[in-house]
Amino acid sequence: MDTPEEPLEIAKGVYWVGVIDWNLRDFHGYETPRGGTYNAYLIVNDKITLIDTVKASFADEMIERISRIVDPSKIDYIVANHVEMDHSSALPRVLEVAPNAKIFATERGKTGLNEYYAESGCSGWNFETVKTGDELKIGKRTLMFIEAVMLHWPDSMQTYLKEDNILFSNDAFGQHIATSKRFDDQVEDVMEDAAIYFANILTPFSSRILKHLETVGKLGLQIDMIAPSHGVIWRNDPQRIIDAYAKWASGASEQKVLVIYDSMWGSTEMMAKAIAEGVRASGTEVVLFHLRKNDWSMLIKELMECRVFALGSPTMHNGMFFTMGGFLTYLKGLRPKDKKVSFFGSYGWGGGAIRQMEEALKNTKMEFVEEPLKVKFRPERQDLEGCRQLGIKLGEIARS
Ligand SMILES: Cc1cc2nc3c(=O)[nH]c(=O)nc-3n(C[C@H](O)[C@H](O)[C@H](O)COP(=O)(O)O)c2cc1C
Repeated sequence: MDTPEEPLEIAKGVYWVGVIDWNLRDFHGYETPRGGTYNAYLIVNDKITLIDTVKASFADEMIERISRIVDPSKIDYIVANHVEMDHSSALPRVLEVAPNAKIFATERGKTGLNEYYAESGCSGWNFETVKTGDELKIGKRTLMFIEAVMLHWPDSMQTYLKEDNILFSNDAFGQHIATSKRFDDQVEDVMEDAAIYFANILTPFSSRILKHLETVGKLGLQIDMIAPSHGVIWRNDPQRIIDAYAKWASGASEQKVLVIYDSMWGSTEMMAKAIAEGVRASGTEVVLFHLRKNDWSMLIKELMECRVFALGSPTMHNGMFFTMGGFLTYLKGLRPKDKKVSFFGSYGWGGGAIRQMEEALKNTKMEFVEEPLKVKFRPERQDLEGCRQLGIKLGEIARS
């Protein structure tokens, strides 16, 4: 089999045995232009321990990688930090190879795995459930489990290797990048990818993240390395990604306005550009995003970083344009805090887009600012001046 990546020893007796998904471009709707990885780790001690697995389609590649270190049938323990299939769907295959392996998961993890893998004989798997603070001796080394409820699923857990100060953080602190490099200090722009990951996966759980960081702090763990289940491992001052999480979870910080829109025949786009010109004239940075011409995962990251944005949609069939509908559904689910939003759009007769956009965000914590701007068909000079004035106000709000 073609397995170009050797297992990599990240600390003495601790190996990365994950897989690289070079062709991943869509991760449950999250656009991944740089691909991704599913990281699994093998600890060779008296008890051979596998931390997480990979996506089912890569199971044999992971097993082959493990076989370069130990006989995979000798795996004693599997830590299942998370039920989601990118980390668990290789489990049935691993258990075919190592049928006596014992699985450690949270109570919810065990339930979730049973629900997913009932047809793979999960009821016969040997489980031990664990909770925060529980320890497992695997020889001279010790694992400690830390529940990470809703980071980002109810079952989520992290595992700390005490003697080596490594936190196997599962999805938290991850990034979607396919690279043959395994460490943060070897990859440029890793913080940018980590921010996109946070914005799209973890934003709704920001308060929990702050609490979790507090719990980890109280446990007094020395963390020399953070080994997430996606992307590169943080070994160069891991505190910087912990601090970045604390910052991102605390809310927006940039004085910038985003103008997010779609347009069929260009009228809403003319309005968007005039608003952007107003923001610029006010001395505030502005970025324009056409919904069909931009990667939404990156756009969401931009949106999380700033407090003010304008949403523009033409009316189509009495409502908002369908990309705006999808975008607002996604945005609403992310429950961003501390946002101010204004609406605009062109219509032909009865209108409806603005009403629907307002309706979509009505019961959220997003605050509506300034009167919505509606223009019938193509905007005229005075309409564009109105847009420009709106932009100036939004720019001022962003800096206030
Ligand atoms: C397929 C289609 C459906 C439309 N449906 C409506 C509608 O139900 N109500 C309305 O007021 N205008 C409707 N319009 C008119 C547009 O809202 C109008 O042309 C507007 O200026 C388009 O803005 P845009 O140039 O930004 O795409 C429709 C236009 C198209 C092409």
